[in-house]
Amino acid sequence: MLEASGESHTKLPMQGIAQPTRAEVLNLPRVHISQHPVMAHKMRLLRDRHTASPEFYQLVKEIGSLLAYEATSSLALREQTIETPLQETKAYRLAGGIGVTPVLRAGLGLAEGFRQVIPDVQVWHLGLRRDERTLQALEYYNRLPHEVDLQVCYAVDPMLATGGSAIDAINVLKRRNIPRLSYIGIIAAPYGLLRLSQAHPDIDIYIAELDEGLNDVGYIVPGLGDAGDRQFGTF
Ligand SMILES: O=P(O)(O)OC[C@H]1O[C@H](OP(=O)(O)OP(=O)(O)O)[C@H](O)[C@@H]1O
Ligand SMILES: O=c1cc[nH]c(=O)[nH]1
Ligand SMILES: [Mg+2]
Repeated sequence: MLEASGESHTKLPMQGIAQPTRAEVLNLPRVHISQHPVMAHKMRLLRDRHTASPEFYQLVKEIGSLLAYEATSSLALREQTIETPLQETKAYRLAGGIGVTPVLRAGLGLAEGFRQVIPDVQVWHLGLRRDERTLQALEYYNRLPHEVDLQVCYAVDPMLATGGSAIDAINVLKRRNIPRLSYIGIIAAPYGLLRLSQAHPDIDIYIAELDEGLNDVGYIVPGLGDAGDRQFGTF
C-alpha cells in the first residue's frame, strides 16, 4: 500500500479531487446494493482487521455466492420435460452460457463463490493491476476465449475504488460482443460507482455495500484494506 507519509511536496493521487457523496449515488440506475441481513453479518467479519487470510478468503467466497444469487435472479429460463421417479413434469434450466470474469487477483475468491452457485459457469481470467502512483489499471493477463457463446458474463472484483479497473474490465469484455454484461463487487466508493455507471450505463452493477469515499492514496474508507493481499496473505 502506498503510504501517505512521503515528501510533503509530492501530490497524492486523489488529493484535491472532488468526490460525490453516498447520497448522490444511492439512486443511480441499474445499481443494486444488497439489503440482505446475512450479507451485513458477513461484511462485519470481512472488514475486521483481525480477520486472518484463511477466514477472509472463505468469507469472500461466501459473499461471492450471495452476490451471485442476487445478480442471477433475472436470468432467462428454458422449459424442458423431465421424469421424476413418479411421472413426467415440466422443469426449467438456465438458458444459454454464463461466464464469470475474475479480475486478478482479488476477483478469484468471488469467482469461486459464484461457481458454488452455478458450477458449469465458464471462467475467463483477466489480470489487471492498479499502479498505486497513478491509480491507472494495467492489463497483464488475458485468457478470454475468442469463440464466444455466452448469454451473459459477470466481471467480479471485490473493490470498486476509482473505477478504473472495472471500466477497463468491461471494455475488454465488450470487445467479445456478449449480449449482456454485469459487474459484481463487494465494496464500492461513490466516486468509482459513479464513474463505472457513467462509462457503462448499459450494465447492471451489484455490490454488497457502498462506502464513504476514497482516501488520498485511493483506498476505500472505511473499506477493508487491500482485498488481494488479505485473501492471499501477501502484506
Ligand atoms: O477501482 P480501482 O481504483 O481501479 O481499484 C480497484 C482495483 O484495485 C484492486 O486490485 P489491485 O490492483 O490491488 O490488484 P490485486 O487484485 O492483484 O491485489 C482491486 O481488486 C481492483 O482490481
Ligand atoms: O481499498 C481498496 C482499493 C483498491 N483495492 C483494494 O484492494 N482496496
Ligand atoms: Mg490489491
